[in-house]
Amino acid sequence: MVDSTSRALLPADQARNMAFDKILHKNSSASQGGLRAMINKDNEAHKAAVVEYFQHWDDKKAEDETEAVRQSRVIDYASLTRQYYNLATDLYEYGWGEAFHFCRFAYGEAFKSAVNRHEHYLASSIGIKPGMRVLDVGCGVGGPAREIVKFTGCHVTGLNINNYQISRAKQYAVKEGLTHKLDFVQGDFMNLPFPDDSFDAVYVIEATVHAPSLESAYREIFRVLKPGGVFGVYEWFMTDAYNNDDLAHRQIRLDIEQGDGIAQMLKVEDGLAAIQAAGFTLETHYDLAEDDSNDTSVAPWYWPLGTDLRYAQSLSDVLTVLRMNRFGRVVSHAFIFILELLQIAPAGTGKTAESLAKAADALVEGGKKKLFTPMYLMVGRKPEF
Ligand SMILES: CC(C)=CCC[C@@H](C)[C@H]1CC[C@H]2C3=C(CC[C@]12C)[C@@]1(C)CC[C@H](O)C[C@@H]1CC3
Repeated sequence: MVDSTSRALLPADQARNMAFDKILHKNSSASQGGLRAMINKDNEAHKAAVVEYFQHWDDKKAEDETEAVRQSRVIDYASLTRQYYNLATDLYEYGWGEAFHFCRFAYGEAFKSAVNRHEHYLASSIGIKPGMRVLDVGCGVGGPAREIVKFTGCHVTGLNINNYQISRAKQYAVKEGLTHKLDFVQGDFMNLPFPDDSFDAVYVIEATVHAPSLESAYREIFRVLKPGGVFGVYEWFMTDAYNNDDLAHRQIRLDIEQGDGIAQMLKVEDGLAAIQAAGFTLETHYDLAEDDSNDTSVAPWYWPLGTDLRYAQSLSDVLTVLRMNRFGRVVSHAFIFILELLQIAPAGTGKTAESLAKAADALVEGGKKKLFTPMYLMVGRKPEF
């Protein structure tokens, strides 16, 4: 269910979007790695995606922000999210890997291990067991779903609004011989294409922040979950320390929203109200970012995007993080602008990279000031009766 003002995807939209996405991405969903995929696009379709996405943001500053501007993004959440991932997916894969989420870092822990541990933590928090049927809402290119299947022995269905991410997720599943344990379905989480009571467990990793109404998104999850089933989510929120009347705070929120395809980011209290209003019995909730935030021997969640290389654990970590952090971004984004100038990368790739970089700075700033968290854990159960 979507509130009546939001423009949800209708079957006719789905067919039109599918046709557009096929033209835009050509055969790049089969390309190895983000960089190769990035240079294999249709230029005109890419330009159209850039216009459609950035119309919501160009020239919008924190001081001019009105409720009407925010509402227009909420109404258009489906197109905004789909086009954002049409533009950002290859950059994500190039810079971050196949699991599109943040994580905590334990002392001495390498990037990849920390990413996987974050996924395992959610899987065990919601009690996923071998043979269970589990739904991953907003599955990206399926990195977490593949890991959770290997970790628990369950079956995961991944759902995503973006056709391109679904194609890539399907190809990775084939490559890793996991097709008997994984399904990937294109769809809108505001209108889940599954019957009531279909899944033993549902998880969301940093995805429902794109929803026009968190309560309605959680209600859909409640509907498809079996009675007694458990739902776990790592949610993006502004914290209690965030003050919307403070322009500097507001600019941080706006930069995160623009660079991460988010129509409106909410506060923790809104999320807690939403999950309970959707019908869940809230079993646990806390901010994982707060857990280690006073331990200076442990790297903060945002470190790979910042300037601090001392947390890298190996040469491989240094090379990985150099694609993400502030220094690496300057070099790789200059390279991307050159590729665009030479018409190797499609028009608007540089603009997208710039917008991601702006968001990365705001995420670091928001993390340092504790105004924002990308890992507020909520676990809720659907009552038996
Ligand atoms: C958007 C949501 C809800 C979740 C995605 C979280 C993260 C995986 C992304 C948030 C900011 C992204 C950036 C990159 C990768 C993916 C994120 C960390 C880059 C490092 C990709 C390579 C570019 O050159 C710079 C990007 C900065 C932001």
